[in-house]
Amino acid sequence: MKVLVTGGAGFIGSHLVDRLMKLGYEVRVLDDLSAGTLDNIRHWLWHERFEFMEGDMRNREIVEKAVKDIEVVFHLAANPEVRIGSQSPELLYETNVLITYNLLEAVRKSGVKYLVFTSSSTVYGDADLIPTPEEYAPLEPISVYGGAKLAAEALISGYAHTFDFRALIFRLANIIGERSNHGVIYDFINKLRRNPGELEILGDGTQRKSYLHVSDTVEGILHIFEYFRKGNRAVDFYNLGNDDWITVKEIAEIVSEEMGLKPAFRFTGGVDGGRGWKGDVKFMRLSIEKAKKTGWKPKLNSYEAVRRTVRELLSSL
Ligand SMILES: O=c1ccn([C@@H]2O[C@H](COP(=O)(O)OP(=O)(O)O[C@H]3O[C@H](CO)[C@H](O)[C@H](O)[C@H]3O)[C@@H](O)[C@H]2O)c(=O)[nH]1
Repeated sequence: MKVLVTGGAGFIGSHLVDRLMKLGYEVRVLDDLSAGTLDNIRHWLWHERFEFMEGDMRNREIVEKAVKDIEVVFHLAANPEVRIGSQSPELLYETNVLITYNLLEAVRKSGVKYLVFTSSSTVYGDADLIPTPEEYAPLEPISVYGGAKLAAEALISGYAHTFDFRALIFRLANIIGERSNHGVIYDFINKLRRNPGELEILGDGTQRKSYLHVSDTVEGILHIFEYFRKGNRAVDFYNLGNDDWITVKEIAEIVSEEMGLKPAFRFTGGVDGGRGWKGDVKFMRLSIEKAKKTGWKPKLNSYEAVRRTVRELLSSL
């Protein structure tokens, strides 16, 4: 079976590629190398079952070429940054919504049977029900990023019901681990390397979220995909996260401890009641009961995933 992984040179994508290759699939990766790097997939480049296509999914022709002869598409290509600043709304729209539309147009004209999409917990916005289940409503994202993910989900659902393919949508908590090159742990390590005496923490440090290690994430995606294939739903949604959660201040403590440092913490105070930035969801923990009913469960809790990630990132420096 031939599968396409968009964003397969990226953080989560490359770990998914590792697993798919080990399972014996024929794997094609489409990546523009904007956030991902060839280093993440270098070990597969000359493998006979592996094919790399460098290309920007805003270009329809490239996407059409990429889905040729493909049975399953894992759509992970995305701009992962929630923080507006370096990312303009237009860029977020193009790299999350437009590329998904281009993919769907290519998929409906091809023989693709399954589309697996990595959406995000940010579609729930400031949910007043925690842990938040998949059926939580109304979905009211508070960031442009979350809005773009929700728009992509909606397009996928509409296309899958209209055209002849099935779609599986994952709403991911904060995914961390080796090869991640953005996010709170990565930022803290870099800030401490620049200044071991003081650590700037965005917001008030009480932001509390659920973190899932990338190894548990990839296992969840593939396990639930097999479960979904045996069923008959055209579209289904699964949260992937952890049963526990951890504050940004606790993450700062673990990073400092693992680096053997005792920095002074300087909180910026943040915006809108201690958020790191406008649109930062302050409290996020997803209900993972639906995923667990399929037989999957995380091996590492949020604290263990954070500690493991710090060690992995430090050893790769
Ligand atoms: O230098 C920093 C960086 C982050 N934070 C804080 O740490 C928390 C986590 O921030 P990250 O940047 O690690 O992650 P986000 O919650 O913004 O987003 C991540 O998780 C989301 C899903 O939950 C998305 O899918 C997204 O792509 C992914 O990056 C935030 O509350 C933020 O305010 C800091 O205090 N200092």
